[in-house]
Amino acid sequence: MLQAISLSKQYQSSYALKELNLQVNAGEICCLLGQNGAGKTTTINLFLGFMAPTSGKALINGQEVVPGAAATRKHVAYIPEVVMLYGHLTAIDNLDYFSRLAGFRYDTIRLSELLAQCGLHPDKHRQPLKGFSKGMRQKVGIAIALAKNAAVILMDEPTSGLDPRATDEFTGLVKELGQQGKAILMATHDIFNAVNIGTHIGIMKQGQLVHTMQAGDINANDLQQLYLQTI
Ligand SMILES: Nc1ncnc2c1ncn2[C@@H]1O[C@H](COP(=O)(O)OP(=O)(O)OP(=O)(O)O)[C@@H](O)[C@H]1O
Repeated sequence: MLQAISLSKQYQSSYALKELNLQVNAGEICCLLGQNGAGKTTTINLFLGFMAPTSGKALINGQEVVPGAAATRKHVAYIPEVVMLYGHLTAIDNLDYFSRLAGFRYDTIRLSELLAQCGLHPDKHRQPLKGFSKGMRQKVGIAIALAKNAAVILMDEPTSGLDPRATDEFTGLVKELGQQGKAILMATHDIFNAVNIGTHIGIMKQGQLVHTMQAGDINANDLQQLYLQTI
């Protein structure tokens, strides 16, 4: 579970994030929408412990996130816009390397199973990543999140630049992760995807969360109208 309590981040006189109160429970997928500079990445970075808040708290499974401390990081998997992997290593070797970094060791059969579960064709498992498309890299990124067995998954614009088919495959995987009980927070600019994938949706503006709703309560057209009226 992921919780922000009056979470704020201030730079000089301006707030990147102001008094954020948010909770994402196990099995929930919360999609954060908002213009460039609205505070989405700041929110994610605070949960990752990449920076310290000016005030308030970011909690993961009830534990406060402290930058540099490993206590909460082990419960978190992060899928950025571009998953950073080693291009000269194969998909299996990348997965093995990052799983070991997180303290997990799997045999080759299990690593291959995890990649297949994330939709990566077996022909690709032993190929170096430098020849992979963005969608294929995202699949390896999700496999790493699965291997780490993290309770919380943070994603920052993970579908930007993916074609519709790759986006659809990615969406299916993320929904499955939600059904498995992960708590997922995703920053996105894709309104249609937010309605499709999210259980909850938030709209941010100038560092504040100004609307929250259950995804089932709104369709993509109405959400787009609300978004345009808000920003
Ligand atoms: N190191 C920094 N120093 C000063 N201001 C910063 C710094 N980092 C971020 N900001 C400001 O904080 C605000 C929120 O930025 P953030 O990256 O969280 O927005 P975002 O919603 O993720 O935007 P995008 O959709 O473009 O990724 C912006 O106004 C940004 O300029």
